[in-house]
Amino acid sequence: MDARTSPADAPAANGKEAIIKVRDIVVGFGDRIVLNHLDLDVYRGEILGFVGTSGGGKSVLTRTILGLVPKRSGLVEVFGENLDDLNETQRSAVERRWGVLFQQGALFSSLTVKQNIQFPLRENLKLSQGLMDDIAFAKIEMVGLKPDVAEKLPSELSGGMIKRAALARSLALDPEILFLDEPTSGLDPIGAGEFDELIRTLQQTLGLTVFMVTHDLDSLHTVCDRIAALAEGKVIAQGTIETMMQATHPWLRAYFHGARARAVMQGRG
Ligand SMILES: Nc1ncnc2c1ncn2[C@@H]1O[C@H](COP(=O)(O)OP(=O)(O)OP(=O)(O)O)[C@@H](O)[C@H]1O
Repeated sequence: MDARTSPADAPAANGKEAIIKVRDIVVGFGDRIVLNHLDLDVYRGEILGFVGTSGGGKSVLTRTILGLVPKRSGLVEVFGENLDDLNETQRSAVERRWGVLFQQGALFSSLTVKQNIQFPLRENLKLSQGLMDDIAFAKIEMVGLKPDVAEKLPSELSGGMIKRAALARSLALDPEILFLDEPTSGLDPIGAGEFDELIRTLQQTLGLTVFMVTHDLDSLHTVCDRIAALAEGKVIAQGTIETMMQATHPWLRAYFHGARARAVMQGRG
């Protein structure tokens, strides 16, 4: 590489467009360095599964990309924009192009599902109530919920329905990128499998790019195009599930070949 060219300027080696580029970021809290000169690309149109040691910094990386955690150094580029260079208006415009489904605190408990989905619409756009209702019902249908869920409060829904409603809200502004933090945690295996299927369908029909933090080996096998693994503050391996299965790092071997992994593989026949 030309010495004057930063890694972020270089085209991806595989010719794909990196919709998210993370370069050399350092993030820490007090004396503890969590992300230590980490690099990562997420390519347009893929579902990237992000795995790693417990407490290793998967959520911290997600929150750093979203600008919710400050970094000490390094670069985060999304849609070709260095997020540090943006003023407030430009930043809001970028934020409207991504949707986020956090593990906890997914929905406002005092608002109905419809009101929850309309919340980002109200915050960002000036639309008539009729149009907002149409959008809310379209999103409810998109995530496989029945229309009568619209008027329900989160407390009236099952765990799986809450996840779907939260997903509907994260899709409210028709994002290009979806960030999912452990989307299937707390769901039974059937519910988790159905949710994975939904993510795959949405990704294909809407052309989404999905960045998914997960511990779920089933999800990694069934929906992820590529996997990146975090340990010791860095991405230690990335590639297809087959690549990860062949990786030699002790944590990866334990994760992809341990008892849980064997059970998943057996279940897959
Ligand atoms: N705001 C914060 N202040 C101080 N420490 C933090 C903060 N946020 C995260 N950490 C620490 O950073 C480390 C990484 O946390 P993070 O939640 O990203 O891990 P994770 O990989 O998502 O873990 P898990 O798989 O268990 O959810 C942890 O040691 C956590 O305690």
